[in-house]
Amino acid sequence: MASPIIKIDAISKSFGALKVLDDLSMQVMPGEKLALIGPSGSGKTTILRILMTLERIDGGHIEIDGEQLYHMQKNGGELVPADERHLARMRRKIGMVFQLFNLFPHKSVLDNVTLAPMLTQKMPREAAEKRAMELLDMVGMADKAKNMPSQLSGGQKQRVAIARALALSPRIMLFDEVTSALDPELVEEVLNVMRRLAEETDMTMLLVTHEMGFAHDFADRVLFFDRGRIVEEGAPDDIFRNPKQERTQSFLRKIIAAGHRV
Ligand SMILES: Nc1ncnc2c1ncn2[C@@H]1O[C@H](COP(=O)(O)OP(=O)(O)OP(=O)(O)O)[C@@H](O)[C@H]1O
Repeated sequence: MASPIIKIDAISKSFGALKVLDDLSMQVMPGEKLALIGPSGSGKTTILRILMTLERIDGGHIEIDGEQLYHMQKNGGELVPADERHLARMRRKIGMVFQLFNLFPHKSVLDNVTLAPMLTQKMPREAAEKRAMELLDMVGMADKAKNMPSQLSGGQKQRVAIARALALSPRIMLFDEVTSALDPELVEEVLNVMRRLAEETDMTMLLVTHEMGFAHDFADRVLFFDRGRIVEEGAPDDIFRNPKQERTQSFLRKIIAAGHRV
């Protein structure tokens, strides 16, 4: 049997006095499509940011692809993370797409996608552009390669952001509420790209979302978070149609009452 590509073991994370993740453990198998759902502030985004090394953990262990993400070492009385070179290498296994696109505003669409491979993989410009055009084609943005981000709609920016995250050929993709900043009519074009990625690639995908209908269709497994803990997990039909925990039930009731599809 395959080993997990992500192993999170008893991690904790606080911001000041606020405990955001509390003794959290979870595992993700290669190729698995996972949806992380739960109330605002339950720690979903923080998990993705920790995997991307944008936040440090206070304690616990994370293994990615069989390797420790953070070597937590004692330095005096303090735990210090691994050096930047190790983190940069680990980060290349993972692509992340953010709620607010985070495109480089002064670079063209094409340059946004070629930058990371040219800088971090020393890929020659010609090869990087060829690869970028393939990715832009896949997200339906090849005809906008010469445009600047300011000339794009939110949905188009987000599709470029997905192409950019794919440019380093990550084995794991993290999507953090990638449609929540979009006008409703632009949501579907971004979800379609993600659907295609889920169907046509064997990438491991973790999705934090408030789009419960999409999470239901997309995920192999759904994790319900509350206050920094996994309260319930299971197949989408089990979580959405037959949740066992009271907290999951009341969360879904509120979502349905607000008029959303689950
Ligand atoms: N850098 C930070 N400094 C201080 N507090 C933070 C920081 N990042 C997150 N938090 C707090 O940690 C808690 C968990 O945040 P997180 O973004 O992980 O929740 P979430 O489940 O993704 O919520 P949402 O669905 O609203 O994005 C929140 O209360 C948030 O305000």
